[in-house]
Amino acid sequence: MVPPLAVDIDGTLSRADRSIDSRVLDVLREWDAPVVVATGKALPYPVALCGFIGVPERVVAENGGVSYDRDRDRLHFHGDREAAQDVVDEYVARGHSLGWGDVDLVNRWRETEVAVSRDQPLAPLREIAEKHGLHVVDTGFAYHVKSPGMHKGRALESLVADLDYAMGDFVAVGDSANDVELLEAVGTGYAVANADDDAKAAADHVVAGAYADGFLDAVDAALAE
Ligand SMILES: O=C(O)COP(=O)(O)O
Ligand SMILES: [Mg+2]
Repeated sequence: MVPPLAVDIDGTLSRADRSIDSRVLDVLREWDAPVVVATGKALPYPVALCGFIGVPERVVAENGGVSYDRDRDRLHFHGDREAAQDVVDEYVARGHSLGWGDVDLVNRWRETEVAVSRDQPLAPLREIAEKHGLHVVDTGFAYHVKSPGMHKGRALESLVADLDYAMGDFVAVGDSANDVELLEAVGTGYAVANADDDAKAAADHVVAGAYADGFLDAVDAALAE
């Protein structure tokens, strides 16, 4: 039986430069069970990716802040942007910047957290977030200011509640700290070879391949189980 699949985007379906490796598109399109795209990106990105791939729009966005299932007509929010905004407002007041330029499309459609460029200093961001009771997760592509209880694992649960599957039926593939709870929550978690130490520790298996090679290794292994 083909297991339902939850998959991260950046670092897992993408190359290091965030471009999607085209080999993954048909694998996802032909996957014979539900696919959930689970990402730190804002909602429009995974929704568009599902549309372009040709799979039902069933996504976790913003590191678990938002979940959406088009077939079930369900949109859930699991986080609070205002709390994260207070943190970055204080960060900017201290003379730092979010690092995305004046036209910030990274945060424009973001509803439950705020992302800061990794070329900005992390230590003061963490310090301010902690003071506000929030967390900063480093995805390897951005720093995300979010509430500690908001993660991809919890958001996947909100989608799975409407499917004829259990969390333990799912296979997940990811590469970074924002995938930890997802990798732990599913039946079998795979980390790609480029994954950070947190994701590798949370996964049941670390595959040999990096980036999309690793995703393809993981789905081969999942189908062989
Ligand atoms: O947007 C990010 O920072 C990371 O995105 P990802 O969860 O798809 O890897
Ligand atoms: Mg990733």
